[in-house]
Amino acid sequence: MSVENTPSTAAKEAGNPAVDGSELIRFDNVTKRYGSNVVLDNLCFDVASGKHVTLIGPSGSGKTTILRLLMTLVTPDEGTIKVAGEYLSHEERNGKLVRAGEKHSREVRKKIGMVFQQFNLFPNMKVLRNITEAPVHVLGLSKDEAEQRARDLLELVGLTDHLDKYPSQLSGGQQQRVAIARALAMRPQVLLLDEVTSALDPELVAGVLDVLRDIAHSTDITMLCVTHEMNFARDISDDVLMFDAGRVIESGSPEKIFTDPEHERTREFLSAVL
Ligand SMILES: Nc1ncnc2c1ncn2[C@@H]1O[C@H](COP(=O)(O)OP(=O)(O)OP(=O)(O)O)[C@@H](O)[C@H]1O
Repeated sequence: MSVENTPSTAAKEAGNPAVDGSELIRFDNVTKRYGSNVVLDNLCFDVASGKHVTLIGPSGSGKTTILRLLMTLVTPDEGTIKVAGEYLSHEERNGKLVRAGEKHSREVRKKIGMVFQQFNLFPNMKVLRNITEAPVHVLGLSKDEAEQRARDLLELVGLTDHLDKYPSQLSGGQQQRVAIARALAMRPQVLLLDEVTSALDPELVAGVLDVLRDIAHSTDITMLCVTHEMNFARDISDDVLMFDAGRVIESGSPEKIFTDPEHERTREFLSAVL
């Protein structure tokens, strides 16, 4: 399925481009402010199911805020977000759209997995248990089922020999690969990646990116990725969204964005990071 860059109606109205298709994620006129700082400005975009979309742009342009909104770590001041057709921070009650209760948000959030810059593993649990904990306690899988799933994922991320270790006994790259397995163990429809190699020593970056490339190319999971690794973005992305000051100023295929950007701000940004 190809990504079309025809803006959705809402996106046209807001002046923001969109990724169109059978949408799994939809931002409709989302505004997020911290005090007087408008971090996301009437943002509209869609991500089609199965697509890999990378968010690029200068520091402070709002990329991480988008992922945090999807994890319901923060809520929009205006606008709505839908995941797989369901409102995230809102719910419909008696035909009206109201702020969602925690139960509703938690259910929708089960469709989403996130890998953070700082791994965030449970330090007091061995690798296997780090991965089985949520499937057992949140999804209700039996211990055996969860362990089988964890073993399969540890093979995928190349850590079969390390399942009995504590996070502190692993390198940063290995810890991040455990974090990737842990996110996938919940079988999310969407995987959010927030600068997942930024905290790693340079020699450990390639191993983590190779695992993610493999996942991108061998599964049908939808990915939304914030990264400063432009070669990685070029390899895995169906579509790249260039952010500036809380708006998508340009979107398109990686070939288009990286070799023939239209916007002056995109050219400036890429010349600084490439
Ligand atoms: N909790 C918060 N309180 C106040 N301001 C915040 C908070 N979180 C983020 N911001 C501000 O929101 C803006 C966007 O931040 P965000 O982290 O989304 O940017 P980013 O594009 O991901 O940047 P970077 O590439 O540096 O991670 C920044 O100006 C930031 O200072």
